Amino acid sequence: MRIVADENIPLLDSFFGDIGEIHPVSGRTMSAADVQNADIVLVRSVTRVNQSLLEGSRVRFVGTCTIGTDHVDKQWLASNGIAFSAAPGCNANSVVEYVLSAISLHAERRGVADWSKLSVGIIGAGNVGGELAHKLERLDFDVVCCDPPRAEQEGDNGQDFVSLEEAMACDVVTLHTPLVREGEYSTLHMFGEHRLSVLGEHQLLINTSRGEVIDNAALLSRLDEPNAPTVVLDVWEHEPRVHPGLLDKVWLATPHIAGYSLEGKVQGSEMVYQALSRNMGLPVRKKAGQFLPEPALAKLSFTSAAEEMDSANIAMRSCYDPRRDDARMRLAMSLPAEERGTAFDRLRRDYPVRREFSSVKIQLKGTSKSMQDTFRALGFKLKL
Ligand SMILES: NC(=O)c1ccc[n+]([C@@H]2O[C@H](COP(=O)([O-])OP(=O)(O)OC[C@H]3O[C@@H](n4cnc5c(N)ncnc54)[C@H](O)[C@@H]3O)[C@@H](O)[C@H]2O)c1
Ligand SMILES: O=C(O)[C@H](O)[C@H](O)COP(=O)(O)O
Repeated sequence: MRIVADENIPLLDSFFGDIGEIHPVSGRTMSAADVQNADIVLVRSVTRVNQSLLEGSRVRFVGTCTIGTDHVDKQWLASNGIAFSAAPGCNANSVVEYVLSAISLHAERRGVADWSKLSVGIIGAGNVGGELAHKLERLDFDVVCCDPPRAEQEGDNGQDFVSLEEAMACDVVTLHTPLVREGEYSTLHMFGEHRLSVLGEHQLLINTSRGEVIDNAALLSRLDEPNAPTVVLDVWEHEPRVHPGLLDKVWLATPHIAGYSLEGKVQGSEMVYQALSRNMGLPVRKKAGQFLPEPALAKLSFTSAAEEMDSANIAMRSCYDPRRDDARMRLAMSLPAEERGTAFDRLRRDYPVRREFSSVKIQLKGTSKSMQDTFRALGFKLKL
């Protein structure tokens, strides 16, 4: 069995080594010649998987170790009898932690003492948006979700969804839709000139979905106007190229790493390993947990003198501080224009190990019940 795989898929040998002979290649440049004699192709989001890549090959299974599938022509795969699997939800919690960290930094920067006073509008309430809503509600935020496909499917039996306009009136507007290029629920340039003009100075717009959900040229113009919103971008139209000038105008800029916790990446490999094993009638023996190393930061301790929000901020930022990714991104993007695309990919390839909040035990001595609830809601493990 010949497996051609993006070299950036973590634990390729550990998960797939028993199934076939692995040929790692660059995901960004994976070509028809690379996969010509492959039986299995494993990718992440940077490889376009379509007729031009696969026609004439003997590939029978394609797996993407990612949540997003907009890089895959699923219809063509299905009509050519090629099995396909993605990794839904694999890095959802990582994205949620990115968004929570960004909101906490924004609150601090704006002098909002209690971050839960900020209302949050979630656009797209699937694995990421749904988990974000759940955590924010536990943290006492006012949260609304806009998800027309779910609203239509679930009708009166589902949760309460709001209109896009209502979600866009919140203090924080955060995008969690897939990139859908056509149809009733298309999200391509969902945030164009008109919708961007509605967002005001006091608002925070976060995009961790796909770059193309926001018209980047329209965003650049909007950010040149007075009363522009504050913007956090993890994803960019035309990655790995970043719109010149846009980087300077957004508050936090990161190189598509919101889902890059170690747990998220390893779970992506695990889910595709499980799907491939089932597809081939093989037993599923390996688990992501067995490959996760001890975290560098295992424990934090707070006493009764600790303030609730300060402690939560310290804990969150000890695990993950998006400002570090922002600083690395700005440094890399200060290279000459022709080197920036490679630099963007290098930041992602060499991404430092980032562990999720659940990898840290929080010891609380003599602290309030409300403080314990906050840490639990954020996903930390408590040691009382
Ligand atoms: N930046 C990152 O590192 C990163 C990581 C993971 C996922 N993502 C992106 O985030 C997207 C969402 O992830 P997910 O796991 O929540 O996916 P999901 O499929 O579980 O949920 C997406 C939700 O969006 C809704 N939706 C679709 N069209 C919509 C529209 N026009 N308006 C509002 N809602 C709409 C769907 O009904 C669904 O409930 C992925 O498709 C991927 O592109 C990015
Ligand atoms: O869709 C996803 O899962 C994420 O966008 C994922 O983190 C993308 O990472 P990549 O495949 O580009 O390494």
